[in-house]
Amino acid sequence: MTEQEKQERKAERRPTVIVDDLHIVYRVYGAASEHEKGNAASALMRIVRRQGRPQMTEVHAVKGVSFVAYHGDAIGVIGRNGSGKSTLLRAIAGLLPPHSGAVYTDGQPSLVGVNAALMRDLTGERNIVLGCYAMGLTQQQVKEKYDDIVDFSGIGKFINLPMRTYSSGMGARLRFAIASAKSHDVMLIDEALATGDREFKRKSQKRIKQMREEAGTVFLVAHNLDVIEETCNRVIWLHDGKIRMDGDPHTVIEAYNNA
Ligand SMILES: Nc1ncnc2c1ncn2[C@@H]1O[C@H](COP(=O)(O)OP(=O)(O)OP(=O)(O)O)[C@@H](O)[C@H]1O
Repeated sequence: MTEQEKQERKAERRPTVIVDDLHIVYRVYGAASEHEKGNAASALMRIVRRQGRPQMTEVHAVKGVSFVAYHGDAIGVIGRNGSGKSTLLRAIAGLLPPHSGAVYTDGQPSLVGVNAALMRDLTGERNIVLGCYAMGLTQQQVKEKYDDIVDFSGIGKFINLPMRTYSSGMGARLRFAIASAKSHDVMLIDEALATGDREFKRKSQKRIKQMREEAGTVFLVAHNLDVIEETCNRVIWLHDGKIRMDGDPHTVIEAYNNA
């Protein structure tokens, strides 16, 4: 291997995301935990002391997760409902503060979720323009990308109607089309492909591949394991907020299916 190849290989394996013993705890106000509710005696004591019912409970959603992601990785995150997948993605995107531990990212992470904020009362067209500006594209770049985004979203003439008239699948397609118009250092996709039809899935898988080739890192949460196996080169299986397995898609998905 020449020195140049060695350098290139090293650059390829440049870490983009380091998650170090990450814990995420949600605080839910207005709900007492089972432990705090206590028994009749403690309820009586609260009355005597004129204290109200305890008002806060904690949900420990991510419990000590650690891994390193590299340039060019497409990582599928799988696990049962409530295992912490969306929480982990939101923490990597910087939207949730760690309770303890840390997330380090090289570049700006972008989260594309089914709940991404587009304006329901604006047309698809206005949302494309605003969404592109929000990602930092210039007016000229928006002009250049516009037709491509409309075409990719497959929304057709609905592009001139307000987004509240769109089905959930159409909304998800538009979000993905806008978000993927720009190459991202770290792109986090939360079930964005789940509502698309087969044709859209095929197109978006191709786009994810392209993004990997542009040396970004893609995280994909999906319940459809076929999509994960076809799109990703690595899979992290979360169980009850912890990593149960981290490895090549075929092996991890097989173990998950047999669990
Ligand atoms: N905003 C919140 N406030 C309190 N608890 C939350 C909140 N969001 C998620 N949780 C809890 O955190 C845990 C992990 O939830 P999360 O949504 O990350 O799981 P998930 O694996 O993405 O689930 P799903 O496959 O159903 O989307 C669950 O116990 C959930 O109840």
